[in-house]
Amino acid sequence: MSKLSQFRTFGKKIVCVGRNYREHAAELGNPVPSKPILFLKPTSAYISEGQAIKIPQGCNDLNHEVELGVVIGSKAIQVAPEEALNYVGGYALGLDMTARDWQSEAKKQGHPWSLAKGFDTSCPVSAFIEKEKIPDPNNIDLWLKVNGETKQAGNTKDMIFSVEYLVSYASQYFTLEPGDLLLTGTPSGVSKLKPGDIIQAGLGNLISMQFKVDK
Ligand SMILES: O=C([O-])CC(=O)C(=O)O
Ligand SMILES: [Mg+2]
Repeated sequence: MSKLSQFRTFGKKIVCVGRNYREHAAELGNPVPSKPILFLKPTSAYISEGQAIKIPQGCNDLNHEVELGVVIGSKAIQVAPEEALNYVGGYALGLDMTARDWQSEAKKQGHPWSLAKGFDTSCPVSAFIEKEKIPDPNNIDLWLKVNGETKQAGNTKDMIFSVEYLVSYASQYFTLEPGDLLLTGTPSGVSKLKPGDIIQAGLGNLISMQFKVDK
């Protein structure tokens, strides 16, 4: 079994971090958080290259969010930040696809983001990236283009909370298990997609991936 299919088969949850980059918090008019904002996606949201991102029925503002994904390598329960990288098995590039109109409505009503963030196809991921290929996960470029035009170009050094801090923080509340994916938040530049759009995204010069947006 390849490492990638392992992470699909065994990954029991997708833990996501919201507003981990100042400029993205600002572009949506949100305050900078003083502690990580966590939410979950179901694993039914996963797709890989060759599958299309589907705009969910009734969504009028589907956005892309490119994010560094951390793949958990061993069971982590209440680990300290200094130890946290020992529990990381590798990385992946992920897209936190977001129904922004549904999320705005949920925010107004004080409702959860589950539908806005967890619909089918809302978690496109790259192949698994070996841990050794990213010696410093807190300093790597990530970018996203729509139809060839750059929309997001960031670096994980601008994250408010580091990978170590996030793994440690999440592990205080959720037992992190091998194959779980932690999406670390998106830099600025999110934008609205339409059917037929082609998304390309990459992590440093390690990996790139492409997804089509469909109705
Ligand atoms: O929807 C949002 O803006 C929160 C989020 O996922 C992010 O910052 O990556
Ligand atoms: Mg996100």
